[in-house]
Amino acid sequence: MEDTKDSELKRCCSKNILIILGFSFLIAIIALIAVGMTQNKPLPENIKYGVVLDAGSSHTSIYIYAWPAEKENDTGVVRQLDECTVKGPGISKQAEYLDDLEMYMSECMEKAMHVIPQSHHQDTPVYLGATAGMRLLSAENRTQARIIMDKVTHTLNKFPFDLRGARIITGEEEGAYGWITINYLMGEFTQKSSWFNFNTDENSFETSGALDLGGASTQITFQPFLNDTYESPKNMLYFYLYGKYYSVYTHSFLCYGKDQALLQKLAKGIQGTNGILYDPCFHDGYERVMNMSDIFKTSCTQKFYMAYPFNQIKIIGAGNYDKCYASLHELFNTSFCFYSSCSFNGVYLPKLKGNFGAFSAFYYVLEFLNFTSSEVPNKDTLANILREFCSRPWNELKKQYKNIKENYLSEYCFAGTYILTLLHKGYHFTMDTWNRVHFMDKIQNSSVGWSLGYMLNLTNMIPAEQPVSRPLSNSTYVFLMVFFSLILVVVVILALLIFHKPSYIWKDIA
Ligand SMILES: O=c1[nH]cnc2c1ncn2[C@@H]1O[C@H](COP(=O)(O)OP(=O)(O)O)[C@@H](O)[C@H]1O
Ligand SMILES: [Ca+2]
Repeated sequence: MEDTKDSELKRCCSKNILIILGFSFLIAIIALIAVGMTQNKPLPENIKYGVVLDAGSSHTSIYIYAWPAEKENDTGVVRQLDECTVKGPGISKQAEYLDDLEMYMSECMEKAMHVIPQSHHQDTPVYLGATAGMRLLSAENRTQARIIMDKVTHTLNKFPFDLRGARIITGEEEGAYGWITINYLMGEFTQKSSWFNFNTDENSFETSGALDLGGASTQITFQPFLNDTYESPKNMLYFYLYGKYYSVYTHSFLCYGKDQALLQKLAKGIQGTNGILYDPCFHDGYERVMNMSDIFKTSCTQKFYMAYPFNQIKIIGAGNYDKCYASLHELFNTSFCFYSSCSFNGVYLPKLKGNFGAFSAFYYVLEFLNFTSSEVPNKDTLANILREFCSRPWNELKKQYKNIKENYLSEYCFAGTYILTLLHKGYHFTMDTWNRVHFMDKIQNSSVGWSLGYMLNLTNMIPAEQPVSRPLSNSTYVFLMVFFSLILVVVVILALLIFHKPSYIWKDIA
């Protein structure tokens, strides 16, 4: 009797202990989850900002970037927050309006001041890079170029940011930083080698090439086959990024941006005329009068200069794609090459390798022509689009595209044909390789261009070595904490059950 009472008391006790323990563990788990969710939130991110002004030949654009300070050496973390196009022409055309530079810059710089929190203004680096327009001016009139750059620096210093320099970048830098931007945004620099692909095949880490078309220059940059890296050392750049070596080919063709190429074409076309030029690259019914001084003031057209008895020319459109293509073909001299292969004008070009991202005017023009969304984006498709587009009368086009700037609209036939000629005759993209060119404007909301790569380099955000991997993320931490707590609870309950059960069993057996 005593024994039965005793064992019932024990059973009742162990049941209560189990209930109390189970309840306590349940509360503990809820508390852990609550603490994990509320207290273990990551510290408020320390965001850094940077501003780059791309002072192009046709206009200036301002890009505002942001990135978490603690992740700055990772790839792909810098994001473009905003951008702003400065109203007016490029800075190389501002020589007569130097006193207006502050007004010229102010709208976009004020936007940057608004987008970046005031507490960060003083430590936000600002860089200005001027490209081919200033390169040309510098070659033509060094003093004037210096005056403009000094004035630009003086103007930018009036804003509350940390101006780290305004300078004219070289064509090689422009090409290289465009290549860095594309590959950074696509995460190519940190592609891991997989266990089954543990070889030294040079194609296993393929980066994308970069094709940039501006108004005054155009750049081609890519990682060629290893054997092709020795022929022309002046075209080679060597990088050590995230623990890997890259040998990159680049060339910048000054005067082959689309605006200077048009001037070259006109300067050549005028030869032997009486001042009236019937031009197949402009639409039927289109007319434009140009000053000869505007055509010949750039050094790009000097090779076609002659004394003319007229100081203006009249361009009369004669829309015809095939004739336009033939006239542009003449701008690319492919008759001599002292290397194993050349693009044009005797410039070395290794065998094309991998995919290419084509941006800036490559994209603007082909986007307008609806080629970027074409299902069969090859050379023949583009030729057919252009054949149809160039033959359309100017009046009809103007009515259809009321919202497009007349200057751009009138030049899309020329520009599209120029792009096709440059890729085909200039860089030798064939039917087979054409589909490796991808026309792009943005990758994950960041504009593709040299400016991001320029900032990454100047802020030392691309390390030579692969950054060490980070500890657990917040969500993984919470998950693991709850998971292991649950295992612990199950183990303790099981242990209690096993620890208590034998006492009845032993008793029953006895
Ligand atoms: O919406 C557009 N449609 C057509 N062309 C455009 C548009 N926006 C910009 N462009 C052209 O893109 C080119 C940009 O050149 P940029 O000013 O960057 O010169 P750069 O890189 O040679 O210094 C210019 O030829 C400009 O006219
Ligand atoms: Ca540009």
